[in-house]
Amino acid sequence: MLRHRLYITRALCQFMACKLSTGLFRNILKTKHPTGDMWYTRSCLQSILAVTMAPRPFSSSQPRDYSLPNTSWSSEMLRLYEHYNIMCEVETERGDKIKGQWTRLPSYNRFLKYAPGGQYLSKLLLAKARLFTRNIEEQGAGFEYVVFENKQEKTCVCVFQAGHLLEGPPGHVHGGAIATIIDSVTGTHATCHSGPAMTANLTINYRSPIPLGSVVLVHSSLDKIEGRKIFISCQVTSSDGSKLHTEATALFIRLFETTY
Ligand SMILES: CCCCCCCC(=O)SCCNC(=O)CCNC(=O)[C@H](O)C(C)(C)COP(=O)(O)OP(=O)(O)OC[C@H]1O[C@@H](n2cnc3c(N)ncnc32)[C@H](O)[C@@H]1OP(=O)(O)O
Repeated sequence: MLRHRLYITRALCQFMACKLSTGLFRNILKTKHPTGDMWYTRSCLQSILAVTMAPRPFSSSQPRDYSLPNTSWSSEMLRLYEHYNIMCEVETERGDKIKGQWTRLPSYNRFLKYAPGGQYLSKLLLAKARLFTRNIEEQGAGFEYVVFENKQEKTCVCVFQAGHLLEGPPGHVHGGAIATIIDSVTGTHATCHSGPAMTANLTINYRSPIPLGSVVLVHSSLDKIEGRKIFISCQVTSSDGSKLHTEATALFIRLFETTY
């Protein structure tokens, strides 16, 4: 009990130091936890979500970044990774390296653990919880992917290699796995652009099946923002762009008034 109190105090101190948003501390309402008799205030829940999902610097511990190449990546996956990664940094005439138009987004199996204050909160909140797309231990068996963001063009592109555990129709990727990667990429895009947001609507048209083990591109474009609503469209294409596999539109609702 004492240790838990210590975790909460340390986490809250770190969180306060992060100075996320003044709006977070408004709206103190009590919400009952659905699975037990633990009580949170709504502002506390919002704070936890903000810490979890906000795109900000990580703690000094070295988490495994799942968006970096591993031995399961095919040559096509590596080629596309390099294609976008090289555009994350450009060389000036003087030979200095500066940031390019694209940014590679790191990816962890539990975001909460590596956010400020999160290492303590993660011991209290469903400690075994892991991000759905990053919870298969065997490299190459599930979702292998990396997301790059182009802030200027308001787009993201994900290079995605579907492993053998994602089978739906024989030899092809399960529709739910395709929906998952679309939700993850567009959700990451919405969150990077506007701060913590949740999927309110996802509409998908499956145009042609994706062969298992193949590498595809998931393109996400921010169409418009209306108040807290973020509208995103998405296409999944073959790696050379010649074949359309899936089209989707997504609506995300920003959780806070403050933008990042
Ligand atoms: C790092 C990895 C990233 C992974 C990203 C993964 C993202 C996810 O999968 S999230 C999980 C799935 N989503 C959920 O569980 C969300 C469940 N729904 C909710 O919690 C709530 O309905 C939520 C937060 C979306 C919206 O609730 P709330 O904040 O009360 O907003 P609310 O006031 O109802 O609506 C705000 C506006 O959005 C509109 N809206 C809300 N939902 C919808 C909808 N489904 N369709 C159309 N419009 C909608 C409302 O009409 C309203 O519009 P206006 O401002 O014009 O009147």
